[in-house]
Amino acid sequence: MSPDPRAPAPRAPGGTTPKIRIRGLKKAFGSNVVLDGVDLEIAPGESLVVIGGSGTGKSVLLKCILGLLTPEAGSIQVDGEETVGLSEREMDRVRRKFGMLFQSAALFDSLPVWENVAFGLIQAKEMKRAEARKLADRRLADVGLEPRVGELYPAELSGGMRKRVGLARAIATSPEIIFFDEPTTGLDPIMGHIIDKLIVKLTSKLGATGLSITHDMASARRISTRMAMLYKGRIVWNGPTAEIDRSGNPYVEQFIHGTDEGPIDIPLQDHFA
Ligand SMILES: Nc1ncnc2c1ncn2[C@@H]1O[C@H](COP(=O)(O)OP(=O)(O)OP(=O)(O)O)[C@@H](O)[C@H]1O
Repeated sequence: MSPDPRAPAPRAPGGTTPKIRIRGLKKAFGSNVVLDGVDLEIAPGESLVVIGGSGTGKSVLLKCILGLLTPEAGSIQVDGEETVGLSEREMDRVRRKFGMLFQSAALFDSLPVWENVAFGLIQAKEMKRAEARKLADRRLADVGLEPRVGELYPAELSGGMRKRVGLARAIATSPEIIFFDEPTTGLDPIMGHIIDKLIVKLTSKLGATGLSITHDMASARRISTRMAMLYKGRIVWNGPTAEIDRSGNPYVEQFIHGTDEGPIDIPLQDHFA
């Protein structure tokens, strides 16, 4: 008999419940089957990066975990609690455990930087504005920005500063789990490196669990303790970052070397030979 995907999370050898546990996750849009039975587990304090080519479903996976998309089948547990099928209100409670750095930093252009950082504190935690301002300034300092930057508007910031502000906002509520969506996209290699270092430092300072999606391998190596590769709707390899170069998995090898020769199907329109 196959195991019930909705069964309570098994205890890992150390006795800890996985922070996130995904079993048999399926998501399709019409005939486009994007996730076709994803199994994945993230232990507390771990930093997992999901790698995979464009359009393999990394963002869809993240959106399913955040409860922004409803899967057709499968289970997603957060701290052992099943979240598939929760009401919007119950899901809001679970979402309070999450912080998120979006690809575009997704700042509110009409709000000054400090209010962007303090948004979750004022809205979700109902913190008084003066107190939230002080905390926002501390978070800005954490990401290397002076308090005066708090008075600026997002349009006045460079791409690197926007990412820092996005990171300050992602950690403002001291979340237990932080999602990083393509954290280095659009940054020069040096700024990308700086953001990666901040991600590692701040996630560890909070004792948070990290889940990132990226196709930037240099960044993935820097920020992860473990990597999982998504291909054709499934996790085809999952292991410690230190072992990625000797995975012995042909999909991983092709992906990390960035060659067009190997088992990975490349959509026809991407070939212009
Ligand atoms: N809301 C949606 N409606 C219909 N199709 C969608 C929707 N969201 C995603 N898709 C499809 O799901 C597939 C996976 O998309 P997704 O954005 O998750 O890929 P990705 O791995 O994050 O890619 P990239 O690295 O390029 O951002 C694509 O074929 C996309 O067209």
